[in-house]
Amino acid sequence: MRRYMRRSTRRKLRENHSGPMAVTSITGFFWRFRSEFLPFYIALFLAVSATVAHRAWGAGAVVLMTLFSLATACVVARRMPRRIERAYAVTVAILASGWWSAAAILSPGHPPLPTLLVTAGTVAAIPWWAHRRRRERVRVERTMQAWPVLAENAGLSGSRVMSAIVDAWGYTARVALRRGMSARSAIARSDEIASMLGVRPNSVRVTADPDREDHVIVRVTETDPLARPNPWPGHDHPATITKPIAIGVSEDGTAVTVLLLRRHVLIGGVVGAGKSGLVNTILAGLIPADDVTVWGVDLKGGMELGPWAQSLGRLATTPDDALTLFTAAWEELNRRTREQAQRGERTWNPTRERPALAILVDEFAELPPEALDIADSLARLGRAVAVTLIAATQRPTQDATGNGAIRSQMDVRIALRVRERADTDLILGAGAYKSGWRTDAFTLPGVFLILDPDHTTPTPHRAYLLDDDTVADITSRYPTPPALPARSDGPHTDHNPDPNSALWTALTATPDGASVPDLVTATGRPRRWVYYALQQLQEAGKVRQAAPGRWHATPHRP
Ligand SMILES: Nc1ncnc2c1ncn2[C@@H]1O[C@H](COP(=O)(O)OP(=O)(O)OP(=O)(O)O)[C@@H](O)[C@H]1O
Repeated sequence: MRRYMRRSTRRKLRENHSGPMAVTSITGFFWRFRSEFLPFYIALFLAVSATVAHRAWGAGAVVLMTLFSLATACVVARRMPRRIERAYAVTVAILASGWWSAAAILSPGHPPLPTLLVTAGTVAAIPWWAHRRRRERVRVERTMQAWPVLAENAGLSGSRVMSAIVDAWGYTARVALRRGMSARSAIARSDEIASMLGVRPNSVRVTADPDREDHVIVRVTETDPLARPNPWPGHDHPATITKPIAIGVSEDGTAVTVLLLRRHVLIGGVVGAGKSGLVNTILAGLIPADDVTVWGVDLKGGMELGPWAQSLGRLATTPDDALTLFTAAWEELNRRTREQAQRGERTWNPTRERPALAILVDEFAELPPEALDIADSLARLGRAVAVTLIAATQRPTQDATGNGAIRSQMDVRIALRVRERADTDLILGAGAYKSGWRTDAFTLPGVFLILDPDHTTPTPHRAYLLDDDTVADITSRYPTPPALPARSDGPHTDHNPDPNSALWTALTATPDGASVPDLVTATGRPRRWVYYALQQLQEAGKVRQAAPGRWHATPHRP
């Protein structure tokens, strides 16, 4: 491709220049390879300017000029992004200005100045020639220059590159299309563009320019930044559902986050695309938060969510259990709605005492129809009372999502690898594929596109990967207490290892009740655990607040 580009550029030069052919070609050659020849140009400039200064200036003017040039070079070097680049620029500036001042005072031909210029110049030029990003930038520049010629072969004749930015993983170009050509038709030609640029398959992404219909953004990824799995980095402090949680990394290495409060999530992808991995990542973000209770439905018999059981408020692993869970969720939603009405509030703001409820369903399509009906109602009415539905499925067909009614309620759409193009539209919405949201060419598990109010461009991300030890660590640190104490009135012992018994003993020990810090000490569990246990016991009518901040067991337990 490069040879072809060179030929076409030369042809263009011949067409565009009317001067003598030889002069034009030579000038073109030195201009074309200006980046490679830069060290020679600088050496030539130093020699010529030192000759002029030697003849015209006194020593004082030379020293002043040297100091001024050195200071300017240092200011420019400070802007360079990497430390090593800054050090290189300053070293070259010191060498060049030192040589120049000596040459301007003594004369450039004074031995050993010519030898010094050649040897020091060559040594200093080696890092420049070898610099990977410089070479990359030059290569991209040449590709962009050749674009108008190459584009004809990709059916984009008349298009031209407005700007290009090179980064560590590839480059992004803004391309102006010929008048009358739509962004959509250029997006449909991304495979032809990849062929025209001679890059590997699926490494070109074309998206619409949000500002102009006749412009597109072409992203070429030469080194895949998502190729390596990314371990889960740990949760934010303090974890909360009211803020976006990190679920993976983006192409540019930054974390991709998603807000789950008052939103429902649809995750779709073929077998092995990484749905369960993504569900795990979401769980890892939610479980440590004390303002959300998480329920799980895993119709693979608990294979995926089983390891989280200790931290889930409820876990259903059979269709019957799932129906019971959804029925309980529906009752909870109605209870919340009544409570909201009594309080005269429009939205439920999650706190430790009044947590949000997130229901995660792995293999949503396997839910029994009755549960799907309830899920539909939860999706429609859940937002105001902070009930979030997170559904993962292999193919969100009309049937699998309750005739598509639930799907239309999903605010966050996450598409992993799909088998057919139409599946991308099923997950992300009609027309997504044609607008450049394509996941059928993804090959790595965990790579996804996300579409929600905060993510509106089809940038690939890769979900964090959690290993079993991390899951075990999270669940042991953030266990959810069972609804009722295991031994409601067990005898008090100083060495009682059961936190439920310890909690109950502390609640019944004195008529004044116990404070939350007392209960934390008695159980050895975090505040979140204690609050959650108190909430469950209160709902079961087993405890009441004896005074503000003090809790006591109700006199007559059932
Ligand atoms: N984010 C990720 N990074 C790296 N590897 C991953 C990631 N997510 C999943 N994988 C790997 O891909 C494999 C399949 O992942 P996972 O079980 O999550 O897929 P799935 O879509 O849930 O499949 P199924 O539909 O069979 O449940 C796993 O063995 C896992 O090691």
